[in-house]
Amino acid sequence: MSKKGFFIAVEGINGSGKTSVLKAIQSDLESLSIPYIITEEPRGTDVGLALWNILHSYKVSARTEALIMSASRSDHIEKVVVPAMDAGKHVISDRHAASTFVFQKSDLNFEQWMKLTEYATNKLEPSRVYILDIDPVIAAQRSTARNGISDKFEELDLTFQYTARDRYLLLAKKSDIYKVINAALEPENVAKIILNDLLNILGVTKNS
Ligand SMILES: Nc1ncnc2c1ncn2[C@@H]1O[C@H](COP(=O)(O)OP(=O)(O)O)[C@@H](O)[C@H]1O
Ligand SMILES: Cc1cn([C@H]2C[C@H](O)[C@@H](COP(=O)(O)OP(=O)(O)O)O2)c(=O)[nH]c1=O
Repeated sequence: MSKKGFFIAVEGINGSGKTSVLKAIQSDLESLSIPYIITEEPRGTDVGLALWNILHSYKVSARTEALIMSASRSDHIEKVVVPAMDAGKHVISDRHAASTFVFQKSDLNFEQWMKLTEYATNKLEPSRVYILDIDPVIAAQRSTARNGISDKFEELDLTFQYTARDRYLLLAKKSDIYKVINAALEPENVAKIILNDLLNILGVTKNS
C-alpha cells in the first residue's frame, strides 16, 4: 500500500508572508522530488469560493461567519486534502482552522473551536501548523505596498490585528503541532527555517 501524504498548514495575519514563503519553498520541494500540492482556505474549492462571495455579499455575525468558514473547510478537506493525501502527496495549505479561531472570534472559545473543527475536518489534524508571527504594523505596511488596496477581510483595524496575533500565540501554547516562526526575518531565512522543519517531518534528508 502506498504511503499517505502529510497535511501541513501555514498561518499568520494578513501580510505576514504566507504566500511568499510557500512560493519560496516550492523549488526545493521539486528538486528533492517531493510529491506535494499547495492549496488554500477559504477559497480552495468552488464551494469555498462561492461561500467567500456570500461573505462579501451579506453582513453576518461572527458565529455565522465561523460556520460558513467551517463549511468551506469541510469541502476543502473532502475534495482536496484527503484525495491528495490518499494519492501519497503532501498537502500544504495557506490557512486552515486556526484562522477561524483567530478571526471569527466574538464568542468562540478554545473548546467550542475544537468541536467545530473536529466536525468540519472529520478529525483530520495537520502534522504541523507554522504560525508566521509579526508585528501587525509591519504586516500592514507590507500588504499596502503589495496591493495598494485591501479587501473586506484586510480592512480590519490594527487593534483587531493585534488581537489576532495574540490569538495565534495563545493557540500555539495549546499543542506541539504549532510552530511559531519569526516572520520579520529576511524572506530567505523564514523559508529556510520552514523548509528544514518540513523536511524533518517528512523524513527527507537534504544532501547539501
Ligand atoms: N520576510 C519578508 N520580509 C519582507 N517582506 C516580505 C517578507 N515576506 C513577504 N514580504 C512581502 O510582504 C508582502 C505580503 O506578503 P505575502 O506573502 O503576500 O503575505 P500573506 O500571504 O501572508 O498575506 C509581499 O509584498 C511580500 O513580497
Ligand atoms: C480560512 C479563514 C480565512 N479568514 C480570512 C483571513 C483573511 O483575511 C482572508 C483570506 O484572504 P486572503 O486574501 O487569502 O488573505 P491572506 O493573503 O492574508 O491569506 O480570510 C477567516 O477570517 N477565517 C478563516 O477561517
